[in-house]
Amino acid sequence: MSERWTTAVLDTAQPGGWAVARSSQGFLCNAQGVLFERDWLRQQPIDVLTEHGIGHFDGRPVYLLELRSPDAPDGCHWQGLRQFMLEGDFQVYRMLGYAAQIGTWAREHRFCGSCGGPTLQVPGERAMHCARCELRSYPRISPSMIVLVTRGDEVLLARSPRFVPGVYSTLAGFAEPGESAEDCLRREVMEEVQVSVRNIQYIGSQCWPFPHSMMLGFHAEYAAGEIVPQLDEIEDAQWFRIDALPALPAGRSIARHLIDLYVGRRSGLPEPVLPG
Ligand SMILES: NC(=O)C1=CN([C@@H]2O[C@H](COP(=O)(O)OP(=O)(O)OC[C@H]3O[C@@H](n4cnc5c(N)ncnc54)[C@H](O)[C@@H]3O)[C@@H](O)[C@H]2O)C=CC1
Ligand SMILES: [Mg+2]
Ligand SMILES: [Zn+2]
Repeated sequence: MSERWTTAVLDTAQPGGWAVARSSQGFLCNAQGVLFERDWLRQQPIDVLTEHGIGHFDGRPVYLLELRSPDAPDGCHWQGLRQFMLEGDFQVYRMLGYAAQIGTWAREHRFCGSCGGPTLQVPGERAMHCARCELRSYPRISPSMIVLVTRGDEVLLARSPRFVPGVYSTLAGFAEPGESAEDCLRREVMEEVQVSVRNIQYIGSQCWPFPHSMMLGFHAEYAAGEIVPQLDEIEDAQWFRIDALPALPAGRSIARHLIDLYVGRRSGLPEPVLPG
């Protein structure tokens, strides 16, 4: 099956194609959706900070217009990336997730981090270049570890104060310089709940464009320790039996996949497939 969405570095000097527009309020939408005729959109009263050619949707070029202000043309409104993750066409979400990461990176790399000079797009490559000191800056990706800790028919789930009320999820955290994914996993589990784990098994990965995480997903078995939730970070953490689970994260998240996969395996149900 051919992919509906593929990334590419396109020349913004070329006319035509589709455009998606992003502001601090999310992506511009109208009744037809999120893809606009680019030549039309560029004539609207919108304030473009930067433009990048990002790929092809159904074979047609797509450009990102990263806007300075969230003034929307008549008949248009804004929709946040999370809403696209939660519902609707997954290929559209993939495209917008990529657009969001490129937009965030382009916005944050208009000036060189080394010498402070202005940067320009490198033709044919996803990079910003400083003519003054030759530094190249590439899109930022933050490796993050996520793990379902299990103990027979029980799973360890926790709540951050930032979660929707009632929802419990797997433990997660950003990798630090100098650690492997497994080191990070052991450190995060120890920091967040003071439990040690064994038999770490890699399950799969997922791009998580909020704003630029690459989630590395694992299962791990409980080894030792009583749950002690980390102050401020973890509001509550508990062992839940797989037949008495709380409200869980969104269906398309790797957190949910790790839980559904374990429950499926323990219960002899068909194994779910990680959306990706
Ligand atoms: N797709 C999924 O199913 C899930 C994704 N996530 C994502 O995993 C990532 C990590 O999870 P958290 O528990 O929030 O991380 P965490 O446990 O490391 O704590 C977050 C803290 O890390 C620091 N931080 C922020 N950005 C960082 C970076 N790029 N590198 C190093 N430290 C940074 C900040 O102090 C922040 O308050 C987040 O992006 C989160 O959205 C988390 C759970 C589920
Ligand atoms: Mg965490
Ligand atoms: Zn420079």
